[in-house]
Amino acid sequence: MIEQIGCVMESVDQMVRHAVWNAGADGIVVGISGGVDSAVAAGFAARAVGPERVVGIALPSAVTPTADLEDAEAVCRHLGIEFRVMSIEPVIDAYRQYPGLTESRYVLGNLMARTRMTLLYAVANRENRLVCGTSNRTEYLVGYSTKHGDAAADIQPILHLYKTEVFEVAREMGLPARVVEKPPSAGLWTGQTDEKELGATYDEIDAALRALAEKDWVAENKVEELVLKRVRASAHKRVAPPNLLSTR
Ligand SMILES: Nc1ncnc2c1ncn2[C@@H]1O[C@H](COP(=O)(O)OP(=O)(O)OC[C@H]2O[C@@H]([n+]3cccc(C(=O)O)c3)[C@H](O)[C@@H]2O)[C@@H](O)[C@H]1O
Ligand SMILES: Nc1ncnc2c1ncn2[C@@H]1O[C@H](COP(=O)(O)OP(=O)(O)OP(=O)(O)O)[C@@H](O)[C@H]1O
Ligand SMILES: [Mg+2]
Repeated sequence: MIEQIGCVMESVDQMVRHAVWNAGADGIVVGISGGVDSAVAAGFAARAVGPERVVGIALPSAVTPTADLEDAEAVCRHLGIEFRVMSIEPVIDAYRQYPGLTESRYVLGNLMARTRMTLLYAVANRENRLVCGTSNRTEYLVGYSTKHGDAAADIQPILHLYKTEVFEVAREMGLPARVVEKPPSAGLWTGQTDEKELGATYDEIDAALRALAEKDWVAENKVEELVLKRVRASAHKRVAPPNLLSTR
């Protein structure tokens, strides 16, 4: 796996460097949650353009555990990138002024993801940076992300990696043990975990995605059925919005 990962890193480096150079950007900004995806994505970004050109921003909400904030700082320290904190609470508070808008944790959670996106883009605008995405292949395929929220970015250094591979790369990078070992969570409400919400473990989901890709997306067991349902339902997140221009 080491050689294989080394090989992937080479091409990720080139892709990231090319994107930054092509955009005439001075650097990269990435939301650092204290989770493994943002840690690995930031690691690739730092490796590609140098840690001094990358800034990691923690964007805590009222439900963000203190431990996650500490882990976010530890990730930035480990990678040698600048660490900043920008609370999203003042913005979320403003949304609370709209009657009923923030009552559902589902709606509120997606608002949080989109609020983080707008702040990262504001920093990118101000400092001539590109926004680094943190989506992996698994969440991209099953649509486990907020459309125009955490899914929105200028570069996607880990989009080719299944979640189980992200963990392997995280260990290769020597990222803090707490970051690699914690259960993946979108952190949009207290107690949320990816595997609970998705209804299967990442080991099961990745095995199902690999199997489905090999047999032309025909499901043969319960997990494959569940995964295929999510892949189908989220197709709109992976294509341009329905329009007449692309059909003419
Ligand atoms: N067929 C279709 N064609 C075109 N557009 C369609 C559509 N169906 C829905 N839409 C649009 O998409 C919207 C629904 O998509 P979206 O707003 O994304 O919402 P949705 O996919 O329903 O929810 C997002 C999911 O991702 C999870 N998440 C979010 C953020 C971060 C993470 C993480 O892992 O960190 C996970 C979150 O917990 C939740 O399960 C609809 O309101 C509608 O506007
Ligand atoms: N509190 C936060 N501060 C900064 N960025 C955040 C925060 N919460 C979410 N994000 C951004 O949204 C992205 C999507 O969250 P997601 O949970 O999928 O990734 P992760 O937290 O890096 O890893 P994991 O999936 O293992 O929890 C994060 O990678 C990060 O860029
Ligand atoms: Mg997370």
